[in-house]
Amino acid sequence: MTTIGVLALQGAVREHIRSIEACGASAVEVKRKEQLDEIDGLILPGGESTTMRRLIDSYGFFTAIQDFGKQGKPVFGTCAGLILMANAIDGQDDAHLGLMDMKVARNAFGRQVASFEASLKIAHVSEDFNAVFIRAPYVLEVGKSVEVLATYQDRIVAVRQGQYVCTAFHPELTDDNRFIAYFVQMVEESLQTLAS
Ligand SMILES: NC(=O)CC[C@H](N)C(=O)O
Repeated sequence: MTTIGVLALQGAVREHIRSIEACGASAVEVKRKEQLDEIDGLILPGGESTTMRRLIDSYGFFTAIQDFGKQGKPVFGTCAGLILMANAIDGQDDAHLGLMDMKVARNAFGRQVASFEASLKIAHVSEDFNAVFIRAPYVLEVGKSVEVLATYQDRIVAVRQGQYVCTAFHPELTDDNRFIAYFVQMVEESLQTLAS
């Protein structure tokens, strides 16, 4: 069975576990870097990117996650996870994991509008996805090899680059599992490619 791990250092972990299981895959909370060897895809959940980065460093996950991706294994970042995956962050000298060729802005919808929901058209996924945004970032710029999957008010809120995908919103917080199903499918396809 396809096994998907959720980085369980901080943030919205349980909701992802529930969504993965609802899509028929097996889900594990990843707390030690050795567990990366036992999973086929990884989700970096929402939470607080600076806190999560500190924990990634102290538990030795930094290069382990980068190596996981370099093997061609899919990684999905939601919200804070999107910030962790970018190779540039607006107003900061350093990025975090730098897996994707994009520049992101944190808390970019303004602090007054802390959270909101919107119906989104998402390429390959849905014409009417009910997306939940919480102190969300968005993507300011993308490189040539990055596909924009969704925008909201002309701002980029979902992108894919090969085995990497991320959303500024939280697809795990509703019963609409279509985005998680899209990631599960990416993982299944990568297993076929890696096996051939
Ligand atoms: N819901 C979220 O994950 C918010 C992300 C948070 N604003 C950050 O910068 O990490």
